[in-house]
Amino acid sequence: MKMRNPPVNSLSLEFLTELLISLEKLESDKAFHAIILTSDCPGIFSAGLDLMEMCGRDPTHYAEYWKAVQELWLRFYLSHLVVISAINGVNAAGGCLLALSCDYRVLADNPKYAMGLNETLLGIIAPFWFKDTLVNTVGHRTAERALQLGLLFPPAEALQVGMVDKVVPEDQVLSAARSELAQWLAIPGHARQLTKSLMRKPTADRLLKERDADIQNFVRFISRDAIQKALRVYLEKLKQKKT
Ligand SMILES: CCCCC/C=C\C/C=C\C/C=C/C(=O)SCCNC(=O)CCNC(=O)[C@H](O)C(C)(C)COP(=O)(O)OP(=O)(O)OC[C@H]1O[C@@H](n2cnc3c(N)ncnc32)[C@H](O)[C@@H]1OP(=O)(O)O
Repeated sequence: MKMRNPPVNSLSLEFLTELLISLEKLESDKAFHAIILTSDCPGIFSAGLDLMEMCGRDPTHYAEYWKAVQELWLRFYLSHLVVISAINGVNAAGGCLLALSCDYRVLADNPKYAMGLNETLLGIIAPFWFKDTLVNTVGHRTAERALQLGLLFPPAEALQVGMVDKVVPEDQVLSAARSELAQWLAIPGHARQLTKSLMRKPTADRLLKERDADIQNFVRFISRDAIQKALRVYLEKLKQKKT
């Protein structure tokens, strides 16, 4: 699955919906057993959630958007397919969440390709299920420091803290993902799928039990004047980079 939403693969409502439909199609086709998730945007895996969806819109839109973000995470996190990410670019916040929801992560060895949950740098907070997904991957202490400081880890550090499983030269990222896949596909499917569910269901259940409350919290939080201002300032900084 090659993500293509130029220029930065931001996860707009339309793009989230496309990803969700693609994933559902692959999951319902018995011929498919695995997905390699990668990017078609040079140097960028994903810039994360689309800030334009969270800025200057009305509460109904925020609620619809957040429901789609929840849906995509639940679908990826609990997918019965083997999902491996071949991370071929910088990967922030919501994009990093997608990669963390995969079963295995290969990252291209380029110092520009940092990844992490950098929400605090925007003046916002990683929701509890983003946090839980990170904790499940790197452990509590590393996650706490990474989340508070909004750290984006370059490849060597991402590997060292366990945020990715392998770092390879940039031209080998897809072949390394394919080689890894062979090992996962050699395991009897039902046993691997049930084990994945055993490991992940408690984390997913937390959101499933609180979905509506989580949407309401998001809408309340994102609608605050101070948060809207912080997001506008961040977007402005991104644009000013060019001048
Ligand atoms: C108590 C209850 C709590 C409930 C929870 C509440 C809130 C939490 C909510 C949400 C969690 C948020 C998750 C997120 O994912 S937020 C997004 C975080 N992403 C980032 O910080 C990355 C920002 N982007 C960059 O750093 C760079 O763009 C890049 C990815 C490194 C690429 O750099 P490059 O130089 O190649 O490109 P540009 O910077 O020039 O960007 C091109 C173009 O794209 C626009 N853009 C970039 N990122 C985004 C984005 N995430 N959304 C929308 N648009 C984006 C950028 O502004 C440029 O636009 P232009 O019009 O100038 O061409």
